[in-house]
Amino acid sequence: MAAAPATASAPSWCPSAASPRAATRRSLGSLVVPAPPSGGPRRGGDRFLGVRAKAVSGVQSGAVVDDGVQRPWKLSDARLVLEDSSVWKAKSFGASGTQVGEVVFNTSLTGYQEILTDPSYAGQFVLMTNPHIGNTGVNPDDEESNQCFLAGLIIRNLSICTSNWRCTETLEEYLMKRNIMGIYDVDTRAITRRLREDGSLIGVLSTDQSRTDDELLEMAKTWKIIGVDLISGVTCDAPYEWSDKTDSEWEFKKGQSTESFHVVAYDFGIKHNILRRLTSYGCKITVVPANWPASEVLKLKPDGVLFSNGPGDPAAVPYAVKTVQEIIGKVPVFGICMGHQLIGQALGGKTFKMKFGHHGGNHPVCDLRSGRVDISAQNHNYAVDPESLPEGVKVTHINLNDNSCAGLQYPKMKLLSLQYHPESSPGPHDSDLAFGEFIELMKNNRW
Ligand SMILES: NC(=O)CC[C@H](N)C(=O)O
Repeated sequence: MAAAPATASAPSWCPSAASPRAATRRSLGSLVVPAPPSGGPRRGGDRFLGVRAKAVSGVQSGAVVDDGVQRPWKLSDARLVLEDSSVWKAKSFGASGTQVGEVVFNTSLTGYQEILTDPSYAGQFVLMTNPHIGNTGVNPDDEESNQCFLAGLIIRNLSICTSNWRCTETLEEYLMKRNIMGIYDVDTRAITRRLREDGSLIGVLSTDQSRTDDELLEMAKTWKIIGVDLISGVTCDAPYEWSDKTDSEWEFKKGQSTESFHVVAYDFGIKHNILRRLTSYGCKITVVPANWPASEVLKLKPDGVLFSNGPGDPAAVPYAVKTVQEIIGKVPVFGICMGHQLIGQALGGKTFKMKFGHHGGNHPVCDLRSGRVDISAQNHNYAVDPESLPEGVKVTHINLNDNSCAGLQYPKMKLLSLQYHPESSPGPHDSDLAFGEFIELMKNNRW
């Protein structure tokens, strides 16, 4: 896959970064987000969610000398305290400190780097159910954004060796540089079963031995993620153009796109591969920040508008719902994940928090129009309640695990949306055709 552009230039029509519109950042007091490793179009994030100390050395360097006795292995030095009062001992890698977040489990077998860089995980600890993580290291091409926004990574085994022809860094080095906490040697299966039974739980991860379990439990119990606008912490600061296709080495779609469409993409936490797939389908893309006025977008007379994925509660961002309301019906639109949920709300529908959500690359969805079943990549905790939608809005897809709404279509408003990720990354490519459907929608609107 092609590397992300290092810099982003704002189109001539956009105001300077000093304009009030570009100032999307908000602070949450003492809560801080880890600094990005380098420049790039992102990010608005100077908010968040805990207190992180400096990075620590990792597994191989974890030998302990205590009481004159050398123990050439790393000892448990971290605790994960969940809001249900359970305490899990673990070994840390990456950053040290104390961090609060919501624990969710992801069932993908591969693609941990894409997961780590998916901005939709802001505020969450991702627990990988695959017990062996880190063996392929990381590389510069598999980033879904220029920064990690997740709260931390929870895994069973950290691979003791890294071996892959694309690897440029170990997972441990990568997390340390990005100031992200990770833990391993913890019973991920037991935690997953707990999450399945009790639903997603808030947790606090700490390497700080001076804090008591009770203190950490109190932090977990008082921290909230519902009703919080997480989008403003991950969206870009100013508009930029995107022109990278999926690299020819990885392209799986047959045939070249001959048309050219201008799409404006709202960045609610957009993944690079959504942009790459749209470009491969023949789109020129202008990415705009989450709070960019609809009127400015419509002035550009785009062929279509994409509402992207993004973190957190769709009911906590009324400004984004209003923007969607102002755009739908005027140009063809496509919503992905958060974008789909915002469209649901803009149409007058309701969203709700699921018990433990869908996170992984193995979710079967059925396209009710054709009966076709795709295995899809998913990452969401909220869903649209189809009963709350107005007449004329069609549920096109359902998740076959729980029959929840996974896609919408409203021909009157030239609107398509999916609750999951047709760009995959990571995950199977079955749903890539959804981008083609958006192209058809824009084509039919032209003639
Ligand atoms: N991937 C996403 O866009 C996530 C959508 C939303 N934040 C949720 O958790 O449901």
